[in-house]
Amino acid sequence: MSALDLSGVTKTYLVDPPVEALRGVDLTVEPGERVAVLGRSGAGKSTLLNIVGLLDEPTSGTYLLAGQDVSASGSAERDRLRAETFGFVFQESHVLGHRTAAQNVWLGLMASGVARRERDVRIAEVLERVGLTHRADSLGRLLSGGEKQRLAVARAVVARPRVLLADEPTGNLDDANATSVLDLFDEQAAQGVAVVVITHDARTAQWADRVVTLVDGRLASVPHDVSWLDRVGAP
Ligand SMILES: Nc1ncnc2c1ncn2[C@@H]1O[C@H](COP(=O)(O)OP(=O)(O)OP(=O)(O)O)[C@@H](O)[C@H]1O
Repeated sequence: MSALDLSGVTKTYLVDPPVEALRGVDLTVEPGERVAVLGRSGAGKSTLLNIVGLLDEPTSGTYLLAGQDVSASGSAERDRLRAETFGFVFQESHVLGHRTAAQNVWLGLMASGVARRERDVRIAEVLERVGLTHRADSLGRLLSGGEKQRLAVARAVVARPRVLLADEPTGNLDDANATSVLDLFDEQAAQGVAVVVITHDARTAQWADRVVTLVDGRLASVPHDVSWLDRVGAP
């Protein structure tokens, strides 16, 4: 069963004049697949990520999440499915500076219903996996940019999501730190997590199993080489 299956998804923002941000998107992502979404500014990438992550609703179309039709789910059901299914990583890590690394990871478990005694074990495990065991008690604001982003990945995966959604996760990182974030995504994909990454970064596009590009709210698969990046207007 596919992790995600969007069919004919549209999104029109009802402003004046209305904005057709997505105009009939078909996208299927399998468990363990790594998909990069590219497209110029305003093409609809964030809109698509918000709809996939149940942060926003499509105007029309069908969305199957692990085979379940969520197109018309109510908000309580969407909240439950979002917490159960997705981990999110953003360009700005959104690490809380006045909380320790361990407390930041704990935030990723809050909505998951994991028993209290299992929490500490999970937090320790995931901090070790991202190489931050020695920083567990350090305040978020004292971490380096690369450490913060690894911590953001830890927080996103601690509840064992089935789908990892990332918006420019390597945008602020140097090569070495970007590579370690992509390595962490690889580990997740190897465990069957579907990974969908919005990126402008050629290296991240090359890392993906599949690259799709949004052009004016429509999705197209593109050849798996990045020489076309200039042609679609990526910076
Ligand atoms: N809440 C909103 N209300 C009205 N229009 C919106 C809203 N959010 C996005 N848009 C418009 O929808 C279109 C798609 O926006 P979106 O943020 O999805 O693009 P993007 O590809 O993520 O761009 P960027 O790379 O600049 O972040 C744009 O024209 C944008 O101005």
